[in-house]
Amino acid sequence: MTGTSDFVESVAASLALVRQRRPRVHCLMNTVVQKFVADGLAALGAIPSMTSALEEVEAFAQRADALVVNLGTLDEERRRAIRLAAAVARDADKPWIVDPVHCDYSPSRLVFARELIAAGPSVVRGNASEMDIVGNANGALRIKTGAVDELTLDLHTIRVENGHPLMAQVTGTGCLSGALIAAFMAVEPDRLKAATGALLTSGIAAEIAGERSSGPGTFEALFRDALAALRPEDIIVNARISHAES
Ligand SMILES: Nc1ncnc2c1ncn2[C@@H]1O[C@H](COP(=O)(O)OP(=O)(O)O)[C@@H](O)[C@H]1O
Ligand SMILES: Cc1ncsc1CCOP(=O)(O)O
Ligand SMILES: [Mg+2]
Repeated sequence: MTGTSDFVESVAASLALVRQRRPRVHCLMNTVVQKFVADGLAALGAIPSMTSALEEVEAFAQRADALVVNLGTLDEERRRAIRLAAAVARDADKPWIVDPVHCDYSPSRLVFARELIAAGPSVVRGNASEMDIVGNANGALRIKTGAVDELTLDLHTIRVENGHPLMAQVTGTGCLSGALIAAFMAVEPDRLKAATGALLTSGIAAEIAGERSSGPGTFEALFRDALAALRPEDIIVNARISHAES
């Protein structure tokens, strides 16, 4: 990796690429946050699709530029849809991300998360409890989000400090971060750079929204506005990241 400021500049350029190329992101998303995630992707400039219908999911995954697999509100039919879409992404070498939502609550969900990770996703993203239990990332970029996001790939660890505490009071900010990472991976082949770009975009937009809002309700709307308005130069000026090599 080159110096941090060169890295941030190139990450900021990936935001411009998302806006220009408008990647299609197929989301196998829990039923609680589907609208929040679709709206967040649209605000960024990406094009979301959301179906989990067994007869359609392969065609949608085939036509998408990236896939996000989120394990919330999991049932047998959703598992089958996820297996079908993940196989398409893997066979077509498309970027895909696994978000092992609440795998720390349910042994069977944990087994399924590990099955998917064994299939070789580009990224695994979860909160601290999920990432601490899920185990080996099988070569995927490991992302543990929280007050500080920690991204680990091979010997590199990047910490993204941007964000706002109100994010933890809006259901779906973690789910949306996975979808934004997928959108950035669709335009930036270096997944560490892509994921850093997505988390900086979301964290800086949240800081702007947090300053203007009076609580979680107004924050949610202002966060979407800030995502839509964020410019690459806002990333360059406001990024707070560090890099360590072990
Ligand atoms: N206290 C906090 N301060 C700043 N950002 C936060 C805080 N808590 C969570 N975030 C951000 O909110 C998003 C969701 O993170 P997290 O709460 O870890 O995921 P989940 O919603 O899956 O539990 C991430 O983008 C993370 O950076
Ligand atoms: C993302 C999210 N956050 C709070 S509930 C929810 C949906 C998760 O579904 P499940 O309760 O099946 O884990
Ligand atoms: Mg949370």
